[in-house]
Amino acid sequence: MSEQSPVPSVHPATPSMQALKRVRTRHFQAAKEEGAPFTGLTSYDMLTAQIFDEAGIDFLLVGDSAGNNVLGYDTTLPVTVDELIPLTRAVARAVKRAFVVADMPFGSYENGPREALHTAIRFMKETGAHAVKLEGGERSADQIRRIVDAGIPVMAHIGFTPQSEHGLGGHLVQGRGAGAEKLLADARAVEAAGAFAVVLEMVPADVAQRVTQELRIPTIGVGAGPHVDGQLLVWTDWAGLSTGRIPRFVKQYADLKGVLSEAARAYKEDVQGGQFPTAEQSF
Ligand SMILES: Nc1nc(=O)c2c([nH]1)NC[C@@H]1CN(c3ccc(C(=O)N[C@@H](CCC(=O)O)C(=O)O)cc3)CN21
Ligand SMILES: CC(C)C(=O)C(=O)O
Ligand SMILES: [Mg+2]
Repeated sequence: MSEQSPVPSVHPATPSMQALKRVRTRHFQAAKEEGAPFTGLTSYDMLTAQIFDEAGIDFLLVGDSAGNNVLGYDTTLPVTVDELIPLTRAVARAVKRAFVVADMPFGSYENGPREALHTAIRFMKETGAHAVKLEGGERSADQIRRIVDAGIPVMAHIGFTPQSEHGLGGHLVQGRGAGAEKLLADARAVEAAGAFAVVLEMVPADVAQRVTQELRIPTIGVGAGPHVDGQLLVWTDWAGLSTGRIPRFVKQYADLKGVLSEAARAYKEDVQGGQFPTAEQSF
């Protein structure tokens, strides 16, 4: 970690988020204003959280994508608050610098602002996360406002929202053609409701650019092209560990599936062939 300025000012300038001891909501805003893109990954456990934090990833989302990537469901729909809380706690405990966001699962906020605040308070009280995230633009604005009023930062999520995959008719790009106006209305609604940032998932690059220019708060792209303020990817997609269909917007930075499967085969061969354990691994 780089040295902090010896003379802290009242409104610390953030020439680079990298120099920060701890990332906070105002630093996302500052990064947007400076045109310095920030980076996020999902994380569901202590080991990856520690690795990503030390590598300087700015924020970690404990996504309900844990449903697919940890719990073995086909969608995020069955995921519960009780399932996400221990994972979120593990991630929050592991980080020193990264900002940790708890994803509110399907069925934990749609009933209204009261239910949404109840869920958000559970995550903040029981996990050590720094913010919550929920899906939906105009339809979730009242929920966002209530949570923000309680002093809890909210990351919004519009465009393709996986919890409404069936309502949207599949994993489809959102905001194409006439849909661009709806996307902009959703973006304006979450900003007005007090969200500190908004995730744009599977949105055409030109539409994401327009949203990014119009909004004061930072935009975070997941399959939204380069003209956004920050990027986010599901870590198992990014590291080549996911077993399902990998979306076209993902760039795979490692082949962990290959590495682990080769290691497993080598281990089995060694055991069968008497090459493990040897005297060196014995007492
Ligand atoms: N960020 C993210 N959101 C998801 O919903 C998601 C992931 N990642 N990764 C794991 C799975 C796999 N999912 C997906 C999502 C989209 C496509 C996909 O290929 N979509 C088309 C878009 C078609 C269109 O509307 O034009 C594509 O070409 O990317 C595949 C798998 C859903 N899951
Ligand atoms: C894909 C991101 C935005 C998400 O909501 C998740 O991983 O659950
Ligand atoms: Mg999610």
